[in-house]
Amino acid sequence: MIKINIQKQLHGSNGLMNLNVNLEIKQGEFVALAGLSGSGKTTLLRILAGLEEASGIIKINNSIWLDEKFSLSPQKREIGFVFQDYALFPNYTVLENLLYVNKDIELANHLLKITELSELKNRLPQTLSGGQKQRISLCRALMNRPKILLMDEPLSALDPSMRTKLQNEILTLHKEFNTTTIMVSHDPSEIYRLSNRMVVLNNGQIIKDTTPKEALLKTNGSAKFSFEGELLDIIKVDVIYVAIITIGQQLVEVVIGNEEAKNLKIGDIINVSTKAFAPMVKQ
Ligand SMILES: Nc1ncnc2c1ncn2[C@@H]1O[C@H](COP(=O)(O)OP(=O)(O)OP(=O)(O)O)[C@@H](O)[C@H]1O
Repeated sequence: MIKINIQKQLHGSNGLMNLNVNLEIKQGEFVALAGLSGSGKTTLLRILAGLEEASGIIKINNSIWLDEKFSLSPQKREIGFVFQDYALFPNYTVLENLLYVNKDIELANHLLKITELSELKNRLPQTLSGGQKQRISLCRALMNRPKILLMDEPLSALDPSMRTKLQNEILTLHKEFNTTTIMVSHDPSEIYRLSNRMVVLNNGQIIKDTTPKEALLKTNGSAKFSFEGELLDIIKVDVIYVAIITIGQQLVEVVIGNEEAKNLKIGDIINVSTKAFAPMVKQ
């Protein structure tokens, strides 16, 4: 069990902001941390890793990492950290990057195998793709069998298909190692796929702490398709108007009426829904 009850005054974009987080996380949970830019997500991870000071308490099972008189050094906190920008050692090969953390060659080879990197283990990071580098970073974070795995938007720099591939690998690793994980993410499908709990920060405070299902699904079982997207364009085709809407990575064309065409503005966030009681679902 991880107990976090920390406070820190931050300089937010609208003046001072109190980061005030009180959370209990069970062993093996996968927590997605979401919230607007500047809400304090990265700072919270850095405080957990001991990279930033804060007041309050951090307790992992029976060991105290932070209290009013003491702060355990970052090196002694058993944490794996995966950053958005990989943070690999450029002069070390893939394998050396892993062994730097811990000399357990068996574990290193096992992790490289799960993430399909075995063939690349003698290469230097700069000769690899973004997805490959992020997999190394993930493997390296697990090399010391951390008590907590912290990931700060680890997949946001990758293209959609690489993201999906890495999400699957993260799931496989989580199943095998059962590492308590906190991952910052803005991507609803990623949060839904990976996490079992979603915590949303706003202005340094937790405003939502629930299951991804509860937080992300809006239809609540009614037989309706409902998508939110951004209006990119309205095209007139003969006598009808077609709205071009981007939903996730997809472009969707929807016929709209004259009134809607007049009232909608390019850039509006709009909801597209339809009653569909027997939709066709194909592979
Ligand atoms: N050590 C610090 N002292 C004071 N203020 C800080 C400190 N570190 C960060 N801040 C401020 O706290 C606010 C929260 O920053 P943080 O990086 O935690 O937000 P975030 O939720 O991770 O945002 P993003 O999604 O854009 O990465 C920002 O306004 C930032 O400038």
